[in-house]
Amino acid sequence: ILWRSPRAPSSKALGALRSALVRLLSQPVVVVRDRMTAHHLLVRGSIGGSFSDRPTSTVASFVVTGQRFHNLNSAPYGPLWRAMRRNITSDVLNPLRLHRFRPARRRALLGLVADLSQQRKSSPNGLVLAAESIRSAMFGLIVSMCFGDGVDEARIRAMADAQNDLIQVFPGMPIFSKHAGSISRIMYRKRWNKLLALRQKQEEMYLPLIDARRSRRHRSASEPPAYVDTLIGLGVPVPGEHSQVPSSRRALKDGELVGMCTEFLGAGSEAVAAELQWIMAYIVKRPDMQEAVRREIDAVVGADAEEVSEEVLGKLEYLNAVVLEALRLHPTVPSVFRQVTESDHLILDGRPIPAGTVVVFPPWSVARDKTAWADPDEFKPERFLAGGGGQSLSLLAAAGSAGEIRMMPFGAGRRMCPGMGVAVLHLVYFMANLVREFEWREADGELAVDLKPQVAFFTVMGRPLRARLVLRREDKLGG
Ligand code: HEM
Repeated sequence: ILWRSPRAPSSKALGALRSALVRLLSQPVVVVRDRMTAHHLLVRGSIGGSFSDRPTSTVASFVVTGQRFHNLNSAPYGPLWRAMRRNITSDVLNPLRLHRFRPARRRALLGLVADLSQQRKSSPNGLVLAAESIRSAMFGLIVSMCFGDGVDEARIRAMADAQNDLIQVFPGMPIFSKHAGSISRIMYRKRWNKLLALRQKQEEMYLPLIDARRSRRHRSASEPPAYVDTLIGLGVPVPGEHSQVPSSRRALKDGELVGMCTEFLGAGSEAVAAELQWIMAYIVKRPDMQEAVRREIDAVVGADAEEVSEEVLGKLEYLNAVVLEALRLHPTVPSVFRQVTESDHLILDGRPIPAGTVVVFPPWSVARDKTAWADPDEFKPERFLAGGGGQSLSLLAAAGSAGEIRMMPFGAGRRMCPGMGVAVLHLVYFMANLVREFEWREADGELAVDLKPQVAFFTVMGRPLRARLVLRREDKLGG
């Protein structure tokens, strides 16, 4: 489907001027719903290139700095992106090193269970607003991974609020893109000032934390490195004077560090928190499934064990299948984007697609393809068990490494989400322990679980998750 994205002006007085601006900003867009084409483009690339560029970013850090400071998401495919990507995947998100953050995960779990228990006790029928508790637990955990342990509660809350404010203003960001920079800043002065204020607030919160890490002399051997430590030590390539071939390396500037930490906190917490809510929503809606998950846990975890430890998570086949099925049916990132470059020479359905065209791949449409799944609209974890159709399908294989794409909640190809491993670990670990600690029952009427999605920056539950909880293990984690 090829069209130009229209955005109607919202005020009569500025209508004409806005329309001109919108025309200037609008780019041709192609939506690819066919999974074979998606595989071809995302994994194998286009005829002429790697097809790994994204459209010009509208993330705050990039926009506010006049497009000087990139993060991973905004960086064009090339040496800078490669250096940033290698840094994050070789250390802090390296699946073989994730065990170093085990104490942080455990602390986050204890905090979450205590919070839910407290809410349960203070409500007459055990009702909790799980959505908010899950979000703040996931945010606190990712802060530890980013800045190390010891960031105080009040600051974490302030950082979470600022992150939330940024997500709220995000939809209005495209008007400040490269082509319309200064004129849109005048026309939308209030919005621009709000953005500047938010960015300044973030700098005020993050820079002291970054400086504190920078000035530390020693790190004890048992302490995991924080993401920001790896960024402080990172040398990124400086493009050569006459070509893009790097001639030397430089350290990241403070503003770049702030932008990259913001990206890590946002990407690492919101999408995971939203997905965990979808998973727990099905746990509430389907008591049979909840019981099956619990039986499986009880079979491998002793009654006296304090928690479902990370060592046993791999044995919980049904529980893992529930997580995969939630990722398939409710991918929390609504769209994967690429932009055609001059060198891509992209041809679709026999037609050449001009450079600059934005290509959108909606993960939900690939995952509901009847040629990939039986009953694609049904929530059926069994499909991921032996003999169930998606049998022994790893997420990587499902996203194209096996020669086709069957689901792509984490995207696909070179720009695929580098946080997939840690995200799945967080989902499985928290879900297992929440099911073991509490019985999750549905609330009544307006407070019941509603599986209708709300598509915004992330695809979240339209009605935030609430449930009635019954404590299963008095005096244990949530006692
Ligand atoms: C359930 C949780 C998550 C989902 C559904 C998700 C989904 C995605 C998707 C769809 C993309 C775009 C991929 C593409 O263009 O092909 C992406 C990119 C990215 N994600 Fe995630 N993500 C999750 C968790 C995380 C976590 C935990 C982190 C880090 C701590 C993270 C960091 C990133 C980064 C840095 C990128 C940009 C990568 C690049 O451009 O090279 N994500 N994610």
